[in-house]
Amino acid sequence: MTSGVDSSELAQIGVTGLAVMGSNIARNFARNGHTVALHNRSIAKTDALLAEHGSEGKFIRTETIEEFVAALQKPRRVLIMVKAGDPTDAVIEELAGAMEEGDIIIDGGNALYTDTIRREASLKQRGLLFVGAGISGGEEGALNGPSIMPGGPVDSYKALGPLLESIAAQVDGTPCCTHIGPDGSGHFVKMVHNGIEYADMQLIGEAYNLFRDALDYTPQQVADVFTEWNAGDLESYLVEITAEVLKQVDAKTGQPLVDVIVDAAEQKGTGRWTVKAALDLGVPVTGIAEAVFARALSGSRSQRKAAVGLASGTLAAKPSDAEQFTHDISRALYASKIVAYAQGFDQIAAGSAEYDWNLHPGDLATIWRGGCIIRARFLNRIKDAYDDNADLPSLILAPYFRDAIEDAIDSWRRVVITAASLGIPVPAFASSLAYYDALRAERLPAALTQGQRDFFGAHTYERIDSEGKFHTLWSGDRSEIQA
Ligand SMILES: NC(=O)C1=CN([C@@H]2O[C@H](COP(=O)(O)OP(=O)(O)OC[C@H]3O[C@@H](n4cnc5c(N)ncnc54)[C@H](OP(=O)(O)O)[C@@H]3O)[C@@H](O)[C@H]2O)C=CC1
Ligand SMILES: O=C(CO)[C@H](O)[C@H](O)COP(=O)(O)O
Repeated sequence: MTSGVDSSELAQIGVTGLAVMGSNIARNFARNGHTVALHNRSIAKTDALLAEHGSEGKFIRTETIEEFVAALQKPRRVLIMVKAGDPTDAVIEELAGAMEEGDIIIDGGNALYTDTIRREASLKQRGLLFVGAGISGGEEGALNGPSIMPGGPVDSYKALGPLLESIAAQVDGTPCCTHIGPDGSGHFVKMVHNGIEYADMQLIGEAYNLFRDALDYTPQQVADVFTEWNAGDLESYLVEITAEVLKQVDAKTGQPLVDVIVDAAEQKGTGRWTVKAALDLGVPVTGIAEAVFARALSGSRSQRKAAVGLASGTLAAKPSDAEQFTHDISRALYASKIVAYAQGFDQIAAGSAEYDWNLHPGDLATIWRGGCIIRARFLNRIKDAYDDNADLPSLILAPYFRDAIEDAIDSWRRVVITAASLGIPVPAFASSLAYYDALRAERLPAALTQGQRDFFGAHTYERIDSEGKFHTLWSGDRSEIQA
């Protein structure tokens, strides 16, 4: 036991895994009046937390899993915040061996939702409740109020909801935490959240690239633009921190920090999972996919080095009206962002249908308004759109977003055209515009694709004027038969 510990009191919650996320969430629980049992594989992290923050609330220090479990009120509630994958399975196994029927294990890490489905089913057989909870907000959110996306059995939420809601971010008096749905739904939703996060970051990166290469702005100038944008309809956590990153000066060289960071983006995997799941569900999440591939391309460092100097073709002159182009970029960013969210919500609807989760998109927009990395002013608009029509065929069709894109469309096209004519890569801006144009097209070239498939594989096609499937006898007399 360490300072701040009341040994006579059992803990309402235990947190195991006290790295960046777990330690800050444990402090958040303690600051909100809950007694927290602490556990980490290596004791050094537990002791560091207690040494630095032990006075912030009531903590119980434990070393072994048995001690940890014994320090908890019943039904026991344990939040796991360790690395996703095998480490999470190992910790669950150890905990399950020490816990009793009716106890609750919450996995707050970025788990793959299919792993969560498997874990929930297996723990249910052992009488334990398992909750896969997506948690977003990074270090700051974990400490001051994250957005929490708990899935799992409804009964578990009865025992957990008040506890989780007490540490979540609050927007207009509403906690950014709600029961998402059964088994893997919480982690599925968090995965798509991260996919949208990837798309948003890529779009912001493309905007920065345009300022740098088309307008020759310094990082400080771009930071000033982002600061201004953050006071308008683009207001969001990612726009806000972009200005902070761009303003930062490197102490070692005196240069802007962004200019000395290696331009190879890493990824832990949630964006890739989003795209893989979208492929399986048949949902076009083109903005998210471009973002994942853009990170992969940036990381192909030897290939990129070898390709420097390849022909660019004749490049156009740079934009002469910086103010107009800045406005155009802001509208392209806004419109592309609407596409990214629309695609993410489509994926959530498809996942919900596939797994029978009965997810409510308006609830998700509500709990993403605060605490999380993708929090943004326009999530209020998304919430309103789903409040007005819970069965929107696409977010893009909600009146507010339809009008916003109509207002942005010319700027959006100018940005993509200018980027292409200057040889500046804008994969997410361009593919979002292409998605929008494809969605609104009366006819797509898919008719030709169907004809080709029928030609080489007798795969059949449907006709616009008759029911049923048809096949043309391509290698015969080319008459049509009903398949
Ligand atoms: N960092 C972030 O911004 C966010 C992270 N997440 C997710 O939250 C979880 C925690 O993230 P973060 O705080 O960054 O920490 P890390 O993902 O870096 O994980 C470190 C923690 O995992 C523990 N650990 C690793 N392997 C094992 C094992 N085999 N058995 C037991 N414990 C193990 C470590 O213990 P030890 O100290 O002994 O090594 C340490 O406590 C992850 O799933 C992450 O994806 C979610 C949202 C945001
Ligand atoms: O979940 C998160 C935020 O919501 C984590 O920060 C996540 O690790 C970010 O993903 P990546 O490392 O792939 O950029």
